[in-house]
Amino acid sequence: MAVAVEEIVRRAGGCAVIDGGFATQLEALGADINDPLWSAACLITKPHLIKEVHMQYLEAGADVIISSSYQATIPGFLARGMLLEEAEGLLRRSIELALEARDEFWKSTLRKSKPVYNHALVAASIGSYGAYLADGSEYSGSYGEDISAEKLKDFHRRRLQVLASAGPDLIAFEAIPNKMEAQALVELLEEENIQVPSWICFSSVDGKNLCSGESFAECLQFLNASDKVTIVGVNCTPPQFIEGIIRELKKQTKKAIAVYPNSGEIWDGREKRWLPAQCFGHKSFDALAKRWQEAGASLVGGCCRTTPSTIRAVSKVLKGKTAYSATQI
Ligand code: MET
Ligand SMILES: [Zn+2]
Repeated sequence: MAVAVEEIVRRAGGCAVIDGGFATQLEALGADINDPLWSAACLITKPHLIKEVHMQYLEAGADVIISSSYQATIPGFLARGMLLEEAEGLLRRSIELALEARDEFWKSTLRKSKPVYNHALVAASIGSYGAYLADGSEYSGSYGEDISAEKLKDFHRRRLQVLASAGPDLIAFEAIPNKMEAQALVELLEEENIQVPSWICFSSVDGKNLCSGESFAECLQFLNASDKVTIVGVNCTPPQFIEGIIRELKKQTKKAIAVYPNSGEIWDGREKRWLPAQCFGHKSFDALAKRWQEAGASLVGGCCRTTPSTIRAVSKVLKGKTAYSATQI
């Protein structure tokens, strides 16, 4: 594990807390994210809300916050009539907003007599090619016949360079739906010699395989071969699948494992609304989080439809007494 990650996991008492749904909370604060850029539209229109969401997750106990760049892409911004410099400036801004929130929050906790938080890490979010296409392939992993690993690398290259040079502690590749993209990302990290440690998280709709139907074992072969990938895991996947996936990942890798599932609700794209969670059982999200830690996850948080109150409960259950008496870094 990279030193900063190892340190935050240790200081959190063995399992660090990742934040919750970023876009979800942005929407709760009144932002309109019904946009091809999704939550990243706020980088243009409402950057103060982005910072506010980061603050709320820090306050809830997140040890790692994820930037607003998930669906921020250079072609996406260019399609809005922006210049290349402006597009790259907004990518950098997404990292700066998270760093500013982290630093301001940290200063404010130091002023209190009993510091109760850890100095959080900032992860630069990078969504999949499918998230950019916004055509459903984000959750099917089907990019069509014409796509190749080289094309995927070219899509990701410049954004990765710009985000990595903006000063994040980590790069977070989120909800990667297929093997070709995982392989392209690992190759790109090596080719560009990215020095910021990365995590690559997959998404799954059946709890057994990636969204594409390919196995975790196939993907882990590439990931294990690269020292640039520090953490592997799964996000934006229903909570009831997570324990089984952790056990599978444990068999396939020695890397640290991150899990941050969605709430289990299902997005109905046609009706544009969330449907209730299926077979969630009697367990609450935080009770499940404890089991994920016991199954071997080193970082646990939430994705879509989870909120600061989810993260507050997770932080409490995972860090127990240490949550509110953690030592300073
Ligand atoms: C579709 S997964 C989205 C992940 C992103 N970090 C968010 O919470 O907005
Ligand atoms: Zn999500």
